Amino acid sequence: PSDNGGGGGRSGALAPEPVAAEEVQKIDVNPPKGTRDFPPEEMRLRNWLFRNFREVSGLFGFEEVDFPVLESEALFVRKAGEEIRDQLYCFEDRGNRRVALRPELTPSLARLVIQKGKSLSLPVKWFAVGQCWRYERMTRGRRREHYQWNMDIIGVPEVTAEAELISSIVTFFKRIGITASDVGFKVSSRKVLQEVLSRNSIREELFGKVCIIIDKIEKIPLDDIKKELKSVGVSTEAVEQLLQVLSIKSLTELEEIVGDAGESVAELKQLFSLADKFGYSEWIQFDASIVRGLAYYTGIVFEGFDREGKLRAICGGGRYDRLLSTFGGDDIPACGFGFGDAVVVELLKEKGLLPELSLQVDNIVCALDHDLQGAAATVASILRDKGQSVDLVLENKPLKWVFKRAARINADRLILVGSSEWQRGMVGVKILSTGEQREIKLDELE
Ligand SMILES: Nc1ccc(Br)nc1
Repeated sequence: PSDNGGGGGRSGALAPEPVAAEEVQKIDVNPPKGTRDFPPEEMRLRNWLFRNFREVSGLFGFEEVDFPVLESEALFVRKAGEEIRDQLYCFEDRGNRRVALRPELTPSLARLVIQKGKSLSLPVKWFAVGQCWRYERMTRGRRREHYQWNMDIIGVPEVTAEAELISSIVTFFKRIGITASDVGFKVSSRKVLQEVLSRNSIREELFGKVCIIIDKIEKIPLDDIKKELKSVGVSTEAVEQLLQVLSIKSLTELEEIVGDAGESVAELKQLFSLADKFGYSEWIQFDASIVRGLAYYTGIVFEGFDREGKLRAICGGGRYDRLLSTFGGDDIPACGFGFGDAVVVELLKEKGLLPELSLQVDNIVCALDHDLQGAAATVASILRDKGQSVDLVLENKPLKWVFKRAARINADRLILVGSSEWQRGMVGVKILSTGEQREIKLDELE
């Protein structure tokens, strides 16, 4: 048939009907704003990072859990003025339900613990690695998703739980080559603030709000902090006392100011003593200004920081003894941390510690002519059944192309399936690192 005039460019053969122009809808091949693709190289780094998250969690006897990325909005509706609330990625679904892409994992974990109720034997030690979301005006050009590693201990009121969690993060850092000279943990307790508020007879329910305002102390002018504190009902006197305790530089000084009446000093002392026993004293320091930006923390709080001060907090966590009861669950003590997948990669880049990760296969298998493609498939299956990875050449390609691909995928061996060898039940094997080449019987291939 003659060229069907469809402009298909392939005259002679029966050219397929050209796609009508209106059917082609050129899409944006980039991911949505604030989100990332993970092409192979980035995915290898992510898998390496997550493998270390999981292996450390396993070293500490934690079990992995997961939850839907989509949760009821109610799980995150806290009225303490948190940024995480202001940036909630929430919407109404087709069933008119208010839902949200989770901004953090802790509320989901608390929900599952309550759901499981009495069937759980405490303490519960769970970890999760999950994608978390925020909806932020892109004016700041920041990401809208990241992956968080969380470890949580539910049912242990003792500071041993916080000490164990910090130990797990130190273990993780050491595994990826980060040392105490690169990173430290600032540790404090919200009970210090709580003691100041109760001494000034400020209502308990203001506690979360006050902490969220104070958490902004490095980000907005001090006068605005004072104004916001007063606007929620904190007296001038109490504001001054709060700001004073935030500037305390040591546990000794803290004890002098708050006395050992409150349990905050005792708990912090115990944490530092346990840190010594765990062997990570050089990693942690008391810093009264650490508050963290989540309303539900009630006690010890901590955050990992880079000692060069170039990066945002690497991770953070603390005790949240009231969260489960605010969800209608029993009054069960809990503590945990979140560790994002982005800042730690910036840190590794800074320190020249990014791991060399490349695709690697044991074998590339190639038929030397088209009618041996089936034989090549048989060889590939034999090797794969023995646990050997195989890149099977799926088309008739010149050897030059095969060698180029073998180098690109870092194949250890090239298995050539040729007609004469195949007749004799043999295949050609070339060790690509040495160039050594020999024939091997099919049933001796391993
Ligand atoms: N909470 C949250 C979620 C997503 C990103 Br990116 N950062 C923080």
